[in-house]
Amino acid sequence: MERQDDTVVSLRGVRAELGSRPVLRGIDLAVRRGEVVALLGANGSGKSTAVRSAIGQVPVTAGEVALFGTPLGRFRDWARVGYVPQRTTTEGGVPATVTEIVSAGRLARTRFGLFRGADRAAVREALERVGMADRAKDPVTALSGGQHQRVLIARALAVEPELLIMDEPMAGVDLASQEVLAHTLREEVGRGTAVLLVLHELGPLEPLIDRAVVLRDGCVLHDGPPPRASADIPPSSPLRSSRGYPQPGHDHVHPHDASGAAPIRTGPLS
Ligand SMILES: Nc1ncnc2c1ncn2[C@@H]1O[C@H](COP(=O)(O)OP(=O)(O)OP(=O)(O)O)[C@@H](O)[C@H]1O
Repeated sequence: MERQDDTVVSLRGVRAELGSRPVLRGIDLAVRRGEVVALLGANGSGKSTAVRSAIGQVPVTAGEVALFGTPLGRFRDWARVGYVPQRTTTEGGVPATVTEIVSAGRLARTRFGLFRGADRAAVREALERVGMADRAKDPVTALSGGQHQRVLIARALAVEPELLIMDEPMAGVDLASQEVLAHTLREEVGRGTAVLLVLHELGPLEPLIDRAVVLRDGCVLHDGPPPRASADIPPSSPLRSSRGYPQPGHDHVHPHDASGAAPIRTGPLS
């Protein structure tokens, strides 16, 4: 495919099926260096499948995926990519410790899996950045949902990625953890890391977001400025939920609330 030097991830005409059901029906999506792009859409619209196809976890049946200008099939430089999967509540096998999980993220930067001082320091720093250094030796099963999510983010940060892909990082996360995550992400963006974020709603990350791509039924419905709060969106707009009305609690939230503390905004795309 055509090489675009500032594009860190691109999907072109991507189609994917899960269990013989078409889930992505020809989507185009690109994130450029330094950009923060939110992937939005209703449940089941294909957001997770899109990011999983970007890193080769879901095979595509048509179209092209490239990372840093290299077609996915030839891409090997995984130390440039940090991935935070959608958190699942089920844990199988022997519970790993927090340090083990984060160290696994650092592996791609090591030579033959050999940890040096700099690797151990990177793991420690990643844990400090998400406020989990004091839980380093604990099994992840002893953590709350929000703490677990912080550890998954530390795992992605430990590789010192140029592209961070996160699937619903705020889902099921308490307010304190949300603030830690928003702060960490702000720092990461300040370092120049490009970010592709699956979000159910813009929420506290909204100020960081440069562009939003909205999926509906496996197609791109919108690619441009992030949608405003639902109060700003006319009822006829396709950016409203597919049911055509805002979700409970959205109407009264105003994006320019002058109350001081930034409101935790809920989005129109549930
Ligand atoms: N393993 C699977 N086998 C068959 N269908 C699947 C599988 N995983 C997901 N799907 C279906 O693919 C569609 C898209 O799922 P996907 O998880 O990408 O959506 P999403 O937009 O991320 O949704 P959510 O907001 O609920 O996480 C859904 O209809 C889902 O039921």
